[in-house]
Amino acid sequence: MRVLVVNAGSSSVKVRLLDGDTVTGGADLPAAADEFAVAGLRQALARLDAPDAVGHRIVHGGREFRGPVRIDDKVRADIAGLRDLAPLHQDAGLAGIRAVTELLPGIPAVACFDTAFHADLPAAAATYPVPAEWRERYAVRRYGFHGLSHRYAARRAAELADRDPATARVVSCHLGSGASLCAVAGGRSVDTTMGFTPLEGIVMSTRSGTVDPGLVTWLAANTGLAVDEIGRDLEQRSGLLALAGTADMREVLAAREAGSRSARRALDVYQHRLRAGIAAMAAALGGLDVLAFTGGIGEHAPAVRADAAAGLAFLGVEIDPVRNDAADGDADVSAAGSAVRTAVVTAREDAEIAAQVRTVLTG
Ligand SMILES: Nc1ncnc2c1ncn2[C@@H]1O[C@H](COP(=O)(O)OP(=O)(O)O)[C@@H](O)[C@H]1O
Ligand SMILES: CC(=O)OP(=O)(O)O
Ligand SMILES: [Mg+2]
Repeated sequence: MRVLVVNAGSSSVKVRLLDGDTVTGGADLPAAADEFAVAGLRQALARLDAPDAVGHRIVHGGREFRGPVRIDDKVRADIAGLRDLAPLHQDAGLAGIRAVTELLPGIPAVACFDTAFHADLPAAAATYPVPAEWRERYAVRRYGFHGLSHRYAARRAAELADRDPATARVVSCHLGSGASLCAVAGGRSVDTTMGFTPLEGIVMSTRSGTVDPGLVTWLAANTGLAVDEIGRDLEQRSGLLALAGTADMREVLAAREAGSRSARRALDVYQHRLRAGIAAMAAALGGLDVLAFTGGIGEHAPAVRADAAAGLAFLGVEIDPVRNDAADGDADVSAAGSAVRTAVVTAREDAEIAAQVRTVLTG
């Protein structure tokens, strides 16, 4: 079955055609504003073989979606109903569905959710200590995201590290422009750093990650900032961009090399929270067997992996500097004899989505 995968992120739409796990073609399109999506997608599809099925990455599945589902009118409406929880991401996913439906009518389509991998988080990890009526009436809980990536990366990292994916305790670090960590025990998510929305957790390219919620209420009460401005600032004007003046990790690393103090501080803050997050995930697992790095930064920034590992020796993490610098794509970069293994994994949300599409459509 040839599967067309449409991965609509916050800043790009990645289109891939997969035969099995093999990518046979595709394109990266900018943003997903409606007409743009149709025009860009039409061009991309013109260069590809006709797919048998389509898989869409949908970021928020809310309480409704605990696994992949075939898309029909009701599913589409339910996905649209969740847009307030992750507006940028959900709108991108919906634009992708609309564009594909227009260009490939009649081809079966499946929605695959970032949240689904975390649907069975233990209550201790999923529950916010907030009033019961919030939790019940507004479905307030920690949903977690990047599940398609974490699920794939945890399994692949265990394989690369020669550990059994069915029993390994893996901390998966998805470090892209959005970033989150996941504690994976024998293939199941037991904790993760993103929560109700993709804003919680570690420092990202333009998102703050976790801040004191008292900061938000204080800003709303004491400054002229409106709540939606505060939200936009935390999502789009924070993170690396706010501290280093650029959201691109390559530029931050180059600036630190060139002696920039703001770049150094940005990376110090990034690492402080990354290491703390990894340690928290290891605590949820009761120990660590494999540390996995994936996503644009996780795959391509050896300096970020080396800095993280240097601060995690107390957990048993030890990498081989030569292997780490040389890694490009899937590799075990652990020091010889290190009991805790560290692996680099090429992010394959596309392969995970294609596999889920086949499962839904062929049983
Ligand atoms: N060689 C590199 N060194 C450091 N960072 C990189 C490198 N290549 C890509 N990145 C970073 O990866 C991030 C994008 O990650 P990616 O997972 O591709 O994006 P998205 O989250 O939009 O899917 C950007 O911050 C970019 O700076
Ligand atoms: C959930 C999320 O943050 O996705 P992305 O990294 O694609 O922005
Ligand atoms: Mg991404």
